[in-house]
Amino acid sequence: MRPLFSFVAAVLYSTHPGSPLDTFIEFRNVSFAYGERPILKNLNLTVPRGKLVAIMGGSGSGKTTLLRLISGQVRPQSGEVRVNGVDVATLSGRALYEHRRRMGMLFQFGALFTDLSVFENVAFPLREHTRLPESMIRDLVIMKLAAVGLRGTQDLMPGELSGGMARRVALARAIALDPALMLYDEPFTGLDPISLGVIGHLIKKLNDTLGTTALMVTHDVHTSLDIVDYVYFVANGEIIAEGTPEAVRASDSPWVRQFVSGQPDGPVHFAYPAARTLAEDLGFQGESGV
Ligand SMILES: Nc1ncnc2c1ncn2[C@@H]1O[C@H](COP(=O)(O)OP(=O)(O)OP(=O)(O)O)[C@@H](O)[C@H]1O
Repeated sequence: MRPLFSFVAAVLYSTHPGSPLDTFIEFRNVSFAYGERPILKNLNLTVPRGKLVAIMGGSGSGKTTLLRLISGQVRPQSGEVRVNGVDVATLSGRALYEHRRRMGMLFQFGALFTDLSVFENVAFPLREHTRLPESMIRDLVIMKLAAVGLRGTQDLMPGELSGGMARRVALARAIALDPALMLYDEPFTGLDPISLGVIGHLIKKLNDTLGTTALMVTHDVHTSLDIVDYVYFVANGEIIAEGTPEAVRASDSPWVRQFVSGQPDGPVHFAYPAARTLAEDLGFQGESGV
């Protein structure tokens, strides 16, 4: 008999061919606070199946928290986070484990295991989560490395790779189990422009060829606008703008304009909102300050 957890996982991630259900991730009126500190406020967001969607916003606006809600690391105080129709907060134990197993994650600091070869790094999730024979693990690792353009590097150690190559190996490892959902957190950080373009192109290609749904938190406006299907902008825990890359580029929203063109001041102020004026701080009583 099939164990209950694998049945749950199968239901959770079955692709419903031809189904009208085309929303893969849905945030419904989600509010979340760390302790007393509100981070997300009544937030609504959807990611259609098979699409690549970016979340952009200033530092500390709650973007990574969105990913943590999807993986079930934290739970909302109110509202629902649904993945393929299932409320993540209702999952626990084995079902939550299976939910996470079906996700690939590529994080900015998702470092490789430095004492394992490239081959063993990519094989790691296959060894952890499957009982595939060694010959099949070998073939899968070679195929995943080929998918990121790094076939032939399997015997190298992480210390022998450039930063861009290491990120590609991490990507090969993230897709080792053919995830239904990919979560990217700042996948472009610290890369030179060529490696950045390569990773961006790969993320898009993998999404298209594997039919994966993907959500990407990023500050890199230009690379992401070239590859994503849709963008949400988050500020102060709320979605303040959204649209296709074309709509974002053409937007006259001051907030979007400031973000897209990297202006230092605008709706997001350059200066911290100090309680006292500069003149007061410098002891010039009675003069107008800045
Ligand atoms: N475990 C935690 N406990 C308390 N506060 C936290 C915790 N994790 C994050 N925060 C705070 O919650 C806010 C949102 O964090 P989050 O990491 O989601 O932001 P972000 O938009 O991803 O930021 P960045 O772009 O700088 O990575 C931040 O102010 C952060 O300091």
